[in-house]
Amino acid sequence: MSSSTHFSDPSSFQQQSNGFVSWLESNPGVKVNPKIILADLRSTGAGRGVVARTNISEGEELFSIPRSLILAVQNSDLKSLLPQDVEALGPWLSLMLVMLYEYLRGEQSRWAPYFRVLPTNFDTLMFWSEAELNQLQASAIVGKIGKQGADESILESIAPIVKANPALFPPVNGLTSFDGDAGTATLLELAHTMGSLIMAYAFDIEKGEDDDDGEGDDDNESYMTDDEDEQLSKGMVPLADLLNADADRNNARLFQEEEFLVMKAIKPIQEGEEIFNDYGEIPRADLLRRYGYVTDNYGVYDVVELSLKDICQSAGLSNNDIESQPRLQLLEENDLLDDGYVIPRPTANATLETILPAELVVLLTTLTQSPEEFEQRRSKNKPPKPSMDANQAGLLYKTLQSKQAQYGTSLNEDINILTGLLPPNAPQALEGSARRHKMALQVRLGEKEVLRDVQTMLESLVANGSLKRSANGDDHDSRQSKSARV
Ligand SMILES: C[S@@+](CC[C@H](N)C(=O)[O-])C[C@H]1O[C@@H](n2cnc3c(N)ncnc32)[C@H](O)[C@@H]1O
Repeated sequence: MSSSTHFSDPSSFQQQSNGFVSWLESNPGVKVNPKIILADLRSTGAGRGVVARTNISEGEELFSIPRSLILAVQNSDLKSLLPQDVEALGPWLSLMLVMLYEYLRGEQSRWAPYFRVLPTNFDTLMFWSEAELNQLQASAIVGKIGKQGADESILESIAPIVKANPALFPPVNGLTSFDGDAGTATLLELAHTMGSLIMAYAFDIEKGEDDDDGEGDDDNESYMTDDEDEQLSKGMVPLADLLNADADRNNARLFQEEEFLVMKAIKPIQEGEEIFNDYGEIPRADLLRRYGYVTDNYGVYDVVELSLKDICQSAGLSNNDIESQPRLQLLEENDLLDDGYVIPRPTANATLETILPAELVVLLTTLTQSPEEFEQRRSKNKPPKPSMDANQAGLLYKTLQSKQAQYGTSLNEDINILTGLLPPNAPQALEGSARRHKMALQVRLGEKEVLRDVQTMLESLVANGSLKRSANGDDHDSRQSKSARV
């Protein structure tokens, strides 16, 4: 959610919106349907958003942006002003460098009115203090922020270019250069601002081929750790990125055509309704990491992640070092070992078979085999057949309990804290640390609910007697309890 505090000059918010729309419409080729309006949604904590002024039909074009107007490497002069190949930096860093260049050009940049409507402060996890991150307790998301890696990439790839070209990247904040501690700190801060904008606003831009749709929402950990094989270039698409997102009310999509990117209604939209993009089925922890807000309707996508370390510990292994643990080695050699195992929130009809990842069941099976069974498998370099009998269920249950204990507070305690944060007449849009605290609570609560629900499923399986303790780990009578996901 974006509140006033996220924008550099909240007092001229409307003026900046108007300036942006005038600039946008003055660009040749831009078409904006008069049925939509760029709205001020700060009172609901959603910053700017696009709203329907009158009813809109399904399939109707909402706006169309020429590819040449996308803030992207291909459209900036920077690539011809530097000796090096900017694109070779990869999609994240090349766009970051271009955005730094265009931002530092100030009014001279073609995209100056666009920069004025983009936020300068973020609630994405990259910017949380240690105390704020502690509120996420044992959530695996804390290990996926990637701040240190991002700092290193910026210092290694962006800083040398910026420092070597002061005429293209003039220092700001009264600094005489981006050298020295103060200069480096300022550059890092600016680069993180651009990185955060890319993470929450940019689209993956397909090459000018017809017809493919494309929300720019590849889902990767941290920023700058994209799936490098995809290598789609990234771009900031004015107006398209001022749509907010909603898990249930998504009603528009960006279609990437040869010359234009076209936002179309994918459902009939009523007068006064907000127009929403879609971020896909992402857990609230990821929503917070990438976009800096959470809403309850993404709660259905919440997950809990169990680390290999925790599972090994619950199994009584002294460590999870592959070299010294033959059982892990066997899985590693068969490409079946992960650092973490994600369990989704069980839906009403879910079974353990449908929610437990296949690799997790193989790991549980491997760790609970008798030494003889394991030796047999190891001699053939074959992982065991995954099964989910009482031994594996017991190990999983123990791991879930130990994960729950790591959070520090119980589910019920969190429910009470959350209720206390929201006295009946309190404003919904909290600010600053209070807002972050509430979002962290929502995330960890969701994860604890997943833990509780999976434990309940395990308990009821045991209570139903459908889990049998098998001596050989290959109990053909307990078909019901076998994992079918392998
Ligand atoms: C693509 S931008 C959308 C435009 C943004 N509201 C603005 O004012 O610049 C994405 C950012 O908008 C906010 N956002 C998106 N969807 C939201 C929602 N449903 N509720 C509140 N904030 C939302 C988050 O801060 C997110 O990082």
